[in-house]
Amino acid sequence: MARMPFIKNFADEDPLTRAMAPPPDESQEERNTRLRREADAQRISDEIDERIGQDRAAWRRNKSLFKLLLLGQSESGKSTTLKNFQLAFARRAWQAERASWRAVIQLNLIRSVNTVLDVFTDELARADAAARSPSSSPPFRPTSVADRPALFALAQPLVPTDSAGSDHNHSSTLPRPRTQPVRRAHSAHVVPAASQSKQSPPPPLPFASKHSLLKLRLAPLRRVEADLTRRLGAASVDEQFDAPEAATPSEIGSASAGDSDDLMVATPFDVAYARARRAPGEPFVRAHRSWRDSLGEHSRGRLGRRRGESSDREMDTDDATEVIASCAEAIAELWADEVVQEMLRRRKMRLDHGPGFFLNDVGRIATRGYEPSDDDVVRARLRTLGVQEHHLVFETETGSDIAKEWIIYDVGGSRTTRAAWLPYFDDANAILFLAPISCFDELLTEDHRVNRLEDSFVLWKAIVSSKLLANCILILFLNKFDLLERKLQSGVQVRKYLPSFGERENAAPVLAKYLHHKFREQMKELSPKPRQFYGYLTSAINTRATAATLSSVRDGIIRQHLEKADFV
Ligand SMILES: Nc1nc2c(ncn2[C@@H]2O[C@H](COP(=O)(O)OP(=O)(O)OP(=O)(O)O)[C@@H](O)[C@H]2O)c(=O)[nH]1
Ligand SMILES: [Mg+2]
Repeated sequence: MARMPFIKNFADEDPLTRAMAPPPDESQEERNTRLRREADAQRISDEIDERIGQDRAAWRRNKSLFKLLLLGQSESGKSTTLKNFQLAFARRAWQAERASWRAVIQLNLIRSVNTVLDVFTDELARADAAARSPSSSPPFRPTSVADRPALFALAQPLVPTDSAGSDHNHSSTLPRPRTQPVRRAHSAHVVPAASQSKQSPPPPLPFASKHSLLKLRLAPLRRVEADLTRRLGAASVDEQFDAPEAATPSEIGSASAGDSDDLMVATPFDVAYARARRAPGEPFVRAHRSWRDSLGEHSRGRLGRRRGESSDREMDTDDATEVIASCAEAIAELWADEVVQEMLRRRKMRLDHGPGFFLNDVGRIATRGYEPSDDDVVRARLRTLGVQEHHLVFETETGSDIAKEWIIYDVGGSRTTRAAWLPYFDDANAILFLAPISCFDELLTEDHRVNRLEDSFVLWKAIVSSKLLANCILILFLNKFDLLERKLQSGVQVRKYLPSFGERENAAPVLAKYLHHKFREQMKELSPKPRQFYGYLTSAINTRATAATLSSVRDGIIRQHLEKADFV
């Protein structure tokens, strides 16, 4: 092996050079290895530099991109509006994502089936007990039903006060002022049988053996529900009031876990509130893992497991589809059954008014080759955890630079996740606020003491009065107009829940106009600077109408943004 000559020069005096110099007796082979190692190290270092450069460029680009924040309480329709944005302006990206919604829609469908089965089981138990001891029918205890995620919690009507029927004392307040006694919510979407009527009880429901058989045929869906829930993660489980989920630090920014009571305020993103609670230097987490990550991780976990390793093996997506498809007929029979429908009517359960309702589409969805349609994805329900950042690259040319790419932030709207909103206020250019107007008679899922309309209104007031958002363009969507129409047509009286509505006609357009006026007045009164009011009446599941609204919203935003830029 030839030895390289070792040449000593004055650089040998420098300790750094000495430390980095090759060994004096380095062989040719050792030299080659060293040079290869150094080249590898250089390549890695260059890659890191390039990545840092790209990150910096992305950060600079993001900083100059237009940022839209979707705000509003949980189930107000923020994610649905985001889907409408993607559907209207970024169809290719939308189509690429559509298939991943299949598991969510399947879970939504199965939840409805299992909810019906829970009520059914409860009814059978009651009928059994009544048959054994006809004189003392047991009190209604919908334990298993109450444990299920709520579709919506119903508020008790307000007891009319002296001012009921007159609007005079309620010019700026919407539902119940906070000082009024707390109204009890009924569990989930169920009205206790005992409270439904003071008249003689209706005849018992004529259940037959075919109903018990149906229950048996549908039993495998329990496991599918548990498995899909596990696979989709926390986003697929609604918060419960009775056992509020302790928010984790990654979900709610700086707030610590276990402080859920403290977080049960409408506006924990308030600057003063956040400052008081936030330890110096403690960072907010700016984004939460998406449910798609857990879906991917889960399948990786499954693939990593050895075949037959556990008898309690989790189902894969195809197993779940197979079970659902094999239950399709039984699901359709259950939903079409007259007795079951009467049972739901007696319990005042309006499953079809709740989110993620797919029982009318069983024939299409409970099949082996099911592919979600655009409408299915828009109607699917999965709650947002934390704050999700979405890049919307407009596929249609609009002629304006700011309308090429936007960042849209979709936030979790429940009270326990609102603390995470604040860091996004700094550089938001526009806020689209969603207020569902069909929910004047409902209570928050996460806090059954609070009327949903009241919560929306309190949130709106905090947003419009925020100094941090004083330069932000504000747009209001009075959403779920379709549900409002259906609700009022079914006979629900607005003034029972909203005395300030007075003797106005009990019609959806009248209530919409009334609320539009209230929201606008609050903005005029509370905005730190005068700003224009943009209020729209929307039904976000109507994609065609929403696309038209979003086009005009986008044009309005661009115009206002450019005007502001000119002004500055
Ligand atoms: N009928 C009807 N349903 C709607 C409308 N807007 C949204 N929904 C449904 O309501 C459910 C909840 O909507 P989301 O968009 O998930 O609500 P969100 O505001 O993102 O809720 P969080 O993520 O919990 O904050 C979904 O199943 C939607 O399909 C509407 O205008 N009409
Ligand atoms: Mg959402």
